[in-house]
Amino acid sequence: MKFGKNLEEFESLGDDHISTSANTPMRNDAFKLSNAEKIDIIKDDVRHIMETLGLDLTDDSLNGTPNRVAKMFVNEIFGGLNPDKKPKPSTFENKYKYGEMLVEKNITLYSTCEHHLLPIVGKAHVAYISNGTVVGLSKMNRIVDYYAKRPQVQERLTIQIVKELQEVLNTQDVACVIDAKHLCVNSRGIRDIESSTVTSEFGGKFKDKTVRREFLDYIKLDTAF
Ligand SMILES: Nc1nc2c(ncn2[C@@H]2O[C@H](COP(=O)(O)OP(=O)(O)OP(=O)(O)O)[C@@H](O)[C@H]2O)c(=O)[nH]1
Ligand SMILES: [Zn+2]
Repeated sequence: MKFGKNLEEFESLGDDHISTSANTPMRNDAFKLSNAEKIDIIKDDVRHIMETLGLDLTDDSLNGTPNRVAKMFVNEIFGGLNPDKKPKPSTFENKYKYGEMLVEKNITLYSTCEHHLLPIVGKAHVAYISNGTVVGLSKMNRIVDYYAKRPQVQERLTIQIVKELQEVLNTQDVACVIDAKHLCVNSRGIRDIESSTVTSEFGGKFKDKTVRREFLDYIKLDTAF
């Protein structure tokens, strides 16, 4: 059973089942197939690509590749397409009345460019100012990882991280900066290994120049790695 020949017949489905530009474009039938069924179909597709390239799949080094790639797509690098995988954030009351900015910096980020399906590798830096709720530190890393495990453009990834934390923390005062290398720029095409891409999203109080400056001073952005 195959889907996707005529995308127009499907409506776009976002994380909140509302289509907005910040949501990953997905079809309504995105989760009709089980993961096992998806792996089975993708396995055949990868085999087809390899055979078309003229590779001999009876070779014992290549034989397992279609299955390996299919499992990697569904369970690993695109696993964050499935809302069931969204991290359950532990939030706590800000009993200690910590009123300053909290920054989780240098969060390792691996994602996949949706234009070329090549890796994006870099760092995400996330900050918020508590409005009475605090979130477990590791949950910020997990939220970054969840949205990174999708075919992405860096702009959308940055916005999705901020929106999710705004929801979890019940405040607009959230910011994210991502500095990442896109292998589609570094290793093919223009092949510029030195360049990296910086994106940012500043919500609420982070729109204020001084608050934004404080955040940027903490993360001292100078390299993608
Ligand atoms: N804005 C944005 N562009 C991206 C991102 N990741 C990759 N791209 C760009 O997507 C564009 C796709 O352009 P195309 O001209 O269709 O692709 P292409 O012929 O492979 O282009 P070249 O990479 O220039 O060889 C490229 O310029 C990529 O650098 C991203 O996260 N954000
Ligand atoms: Zn790309």
